[in-house]
Amino acid sequence: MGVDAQCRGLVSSFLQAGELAQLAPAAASAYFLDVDGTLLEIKPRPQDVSADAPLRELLSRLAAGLNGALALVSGRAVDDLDQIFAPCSFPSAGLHGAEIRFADGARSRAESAVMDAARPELRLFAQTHPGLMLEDKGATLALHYRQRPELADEVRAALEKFARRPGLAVQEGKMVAELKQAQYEKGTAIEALLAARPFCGRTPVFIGDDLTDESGFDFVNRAGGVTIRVGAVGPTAARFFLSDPLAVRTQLRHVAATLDA
Ligand SMILES: O=P(O)(O)OC[C@H]1O[C@H](O[C@H]2O[C@H](CO)[C@@H](O)[C@H](O)[C@H]2O)[C@H](O)[C@@H](O)[C@@H]1O
Repeated sequence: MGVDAQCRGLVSSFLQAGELAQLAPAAASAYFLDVDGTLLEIKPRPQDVSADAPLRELLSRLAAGLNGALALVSGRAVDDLDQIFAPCSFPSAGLHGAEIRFADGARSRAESAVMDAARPELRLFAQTHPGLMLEDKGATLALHYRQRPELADEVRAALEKFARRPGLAVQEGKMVAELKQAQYEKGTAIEALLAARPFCGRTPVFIGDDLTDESGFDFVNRAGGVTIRVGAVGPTAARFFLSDPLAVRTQLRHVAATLDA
């Protein structure tokens, strides 16, 4: 059995060439796009990532064709997304939903003070385990172990200690684990963006690649939208798969091409 058939067996299937443009036409859709692993290939370190000019141009063109209904939905902070996509700036949900910048520029932000108790200990933990990297994003604290994969369990244990406190949780990702406030998820962030202009009244599409994206898939499925998981075939709430960020870009180019027609 081919990979495609196996996927169909799991309910999800690979999107065919140009299929996204048919499933989610620009005139009626709102596009929500995860960043790392979806729009951009995974790199050794978070700071190695930047959006190339063709991608920025594609997203800008799409955003215009969608009447502005295109948002980034990321685990990164919104300010970080702005740097990665500069000079472009899109409506964005950052920190797994803990902060949102709406299309009109209004912002909601989570308190960073909630991480104050954990910050010094996790900083020391990273300093005393060479190769680990603490990414302090203010309202969340991420410990990256890509250079020391054998420390995954220790990293999780260090975070779990703080996640026992009410309202906190550990978010797992690709060679990273992160302390965050449990109430914030990508699904609730997409819901908030979709309720506001220019997204409201449109059918949502969400493309993501990681565990943090599953709440987004759940919400978008409930809203009758299109959900796509990028990368390895496996258990997911998404209805479709794409192989990698290049395949995502190819699908988005097809959507952009329909804007010329
Ligand atoms: O929700 P996303 O936009 O996918 O962001 C998830 C995390 O992405 C970044 O970390 C990941 O990408 C890095 C660069 O490719 C990679 O080095 C790291 O191992 C990955 O976990 C970012 O640093 C995190 O803050 C995001 O939560």
